[in-house]
Amino acid sequence: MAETVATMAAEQLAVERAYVAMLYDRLDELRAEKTAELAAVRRSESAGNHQNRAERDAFASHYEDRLAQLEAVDHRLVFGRLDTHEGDRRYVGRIGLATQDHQRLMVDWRAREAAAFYQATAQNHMGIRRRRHLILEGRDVAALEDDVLDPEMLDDEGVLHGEGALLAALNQKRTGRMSDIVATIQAEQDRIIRAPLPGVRVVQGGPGTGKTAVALHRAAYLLYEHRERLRKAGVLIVGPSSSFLWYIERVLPALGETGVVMSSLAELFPGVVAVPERDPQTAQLKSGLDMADVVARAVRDRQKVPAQAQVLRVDTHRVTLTPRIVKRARDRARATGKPHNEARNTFVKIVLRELTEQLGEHLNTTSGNVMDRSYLAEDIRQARDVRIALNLAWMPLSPQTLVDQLFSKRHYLESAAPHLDAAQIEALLRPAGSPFTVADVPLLDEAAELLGDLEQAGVRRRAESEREQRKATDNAERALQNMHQSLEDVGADGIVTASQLTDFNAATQHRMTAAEAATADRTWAYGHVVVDEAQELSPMQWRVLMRRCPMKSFTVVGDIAQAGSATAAHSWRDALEPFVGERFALDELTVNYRTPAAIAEAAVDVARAAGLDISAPRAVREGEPPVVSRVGPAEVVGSVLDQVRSELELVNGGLVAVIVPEDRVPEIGAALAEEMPGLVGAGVRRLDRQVVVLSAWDAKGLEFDSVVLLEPQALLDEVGGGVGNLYVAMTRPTQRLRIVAAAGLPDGLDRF
Ligand SMILES: Nc1ncnc2c1ncn2[C@@H]1O[C@H](COP(=O)(O)OP(=O)(O)OP(=O)(O)O)[C@@H](O)[C@H]1O
Repeated sequence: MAETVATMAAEQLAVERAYVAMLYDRLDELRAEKTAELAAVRRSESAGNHQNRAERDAFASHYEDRLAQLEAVDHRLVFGRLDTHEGDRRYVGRIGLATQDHQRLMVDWRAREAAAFYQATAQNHMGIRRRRHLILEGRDVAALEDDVLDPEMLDDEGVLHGEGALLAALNQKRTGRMSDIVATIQAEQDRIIRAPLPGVRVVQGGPGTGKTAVALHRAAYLLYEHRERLRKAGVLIVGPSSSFLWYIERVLPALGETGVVMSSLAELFPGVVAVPERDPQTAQLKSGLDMADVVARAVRDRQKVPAQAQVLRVDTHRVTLTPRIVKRARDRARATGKPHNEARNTFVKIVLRELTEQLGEHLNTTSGNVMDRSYLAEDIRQARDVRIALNLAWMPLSPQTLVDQLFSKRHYLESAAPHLDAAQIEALLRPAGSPFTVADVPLLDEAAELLGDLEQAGVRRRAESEREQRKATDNAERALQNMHQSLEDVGADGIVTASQLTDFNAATQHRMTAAEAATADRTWAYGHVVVDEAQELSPMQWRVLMRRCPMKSFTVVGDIAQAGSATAAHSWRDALEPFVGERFALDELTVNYRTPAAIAEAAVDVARAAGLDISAPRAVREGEPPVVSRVGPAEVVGSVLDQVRSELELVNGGLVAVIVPEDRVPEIGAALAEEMPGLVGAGVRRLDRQVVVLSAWDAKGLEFDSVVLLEPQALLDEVGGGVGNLYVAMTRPTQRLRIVAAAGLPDGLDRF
């Protein structure tokens, strides 16, 4: 009988191998087709009239996208098969595939026909008899695993048994990059992934419950299901740091989706890459919605009525700018409701008109001449005194200048923030020209809203682009000579002017994808926004994100218990209520796929001992409890080194993270790098090194095979007694946790 099962298994494996080989053949065929089509379009690209070129451009970019998608889905192209009660057989994979004559070969995992692969159970079989997992190695099928959803089939000797596809996926060594979970999405995750597009959906879940994975697969699902709408408007994914974005950036391309915009909180304002806000008090002060009023007052303070009348020279004449004139112009300009820089046009127009009037009357009485108003207006406009007075009263401002001056000039800050006391003002003040911090980003955004376009900058940009255009036309003139030959080659008539060529080059060089255009444009309205580690966001940061998606279509994932910043929310309701009231759906994920139970339980104990009221997710794996080494202060570095060495051996090619208090990252990083040259990375984008040294904040959202954690008490103290950072650090390992402590141990850890 055992032999029969083995024979059946071998037969089944052979069947699947043949099918999978055929799918890969089809994939290769499609790639070859698209490559040829793209080459043909490129060959003909430089010829024809403007419209033809635009069409060819569109084709080229379509073929490029499709080719990129076909290239990206090679790894585990197919992973499932559904056998229906009707005898239908359906393969499920990363994309949909069909034969040349449109016979379906494989269903896209996001299609409705594939949903049963994730959702069918023995109780609710959804018309499915058997679900088969295909576990691939390269392009070959390594193993099969069947879930029988029809009790009658349980006796069927042809049913295969193998290691669970899920456990196989979970036991893979970490690579420093997140991979997709498309082959093993669980039912509670799938329900969230396929939830409708509109509205705000919050996914709360403990560490390792797959929130990030779910958020990314949901983005891919929404792009598939609402392609037309979301392709144009785009999807924005916001994460806590650029190292986190680097960690997740390969997931969507592997799901066949490119062109999603990713941004950390530090990069949300185009043109500014903000540094961390080190002081929790300063961060706190900048985080509340009252800051929107502070920025609004700061802008209004820059619309000033002088205390006294000013005499201004216009050639040999004098005009007087009275407070009354300025006030009237200011009120009228404000009444337009336009942003500061745009309303300035109204202000300037009114003041110039009043002064022109004055000058006209003055000349009329002194010389009896009635002057042409347009000449007078020009004289007034050109006068240096007038220009200075106008700027003093209503200066055109960039958001960067406004925020820089707000925090570097005491009188601006005191006037704009009358509710703050002297110590708070002191905490906010800093030298002019200081780098912008993450907490400044929402203030810059607020300022940009209230200031509007800086016209001067617009003028400068236009002048620059005209200069560029002239240069490009000169180049094009020279290039034309060479072009004629290639135009003939593609059968074009060769009548192309230099400026057409310039246009064409500009169009191809700057053929921005929606994603690129969106990244550069602060006012871009996204179709959907995904926010990861959302528990960290301050009210002002939420305000920016709400502005980025006026339709308020959000997927928000996070864990309130992991909050590590001074400005984090205490509940989802607190975080979202100011923007959407009660109108958000809350889902919960309850299974921990990452951290072994023994480690997860220790982390929960520590969190509870620190007063955090949390429910622990159920862990899928057992594992060993953490091991704590108490050492003297002088032995700390040596002990960390020893632990890292032994962990490296134990995880055998996997990744070890050394999570240390923030101020010790450089010291420990350097000590390890010296002992283990070439193996150690520190900070952003070094997550694929075998050993990574980082702070708990930077470890947020990441995972490693083993973690060596230094001074848990210091991590606890890092956020003013909050346990979030320590809880995060303890829940990063997929296998092992080692703790080194010279200082005391937090409650809950002393039993190890
Ligand atoms: N259905 C699944 N199949 C396979 N692996 C999964 C599944 N769900 C989650 N995982 C894995 O579990 C790990 C944790 O997932 P993820 O990082 O998304 O969790 P998280 O909830 O965002 O964690 P944290 O809050 O700690 O950042 C990842 O390695 C992920 O690939």
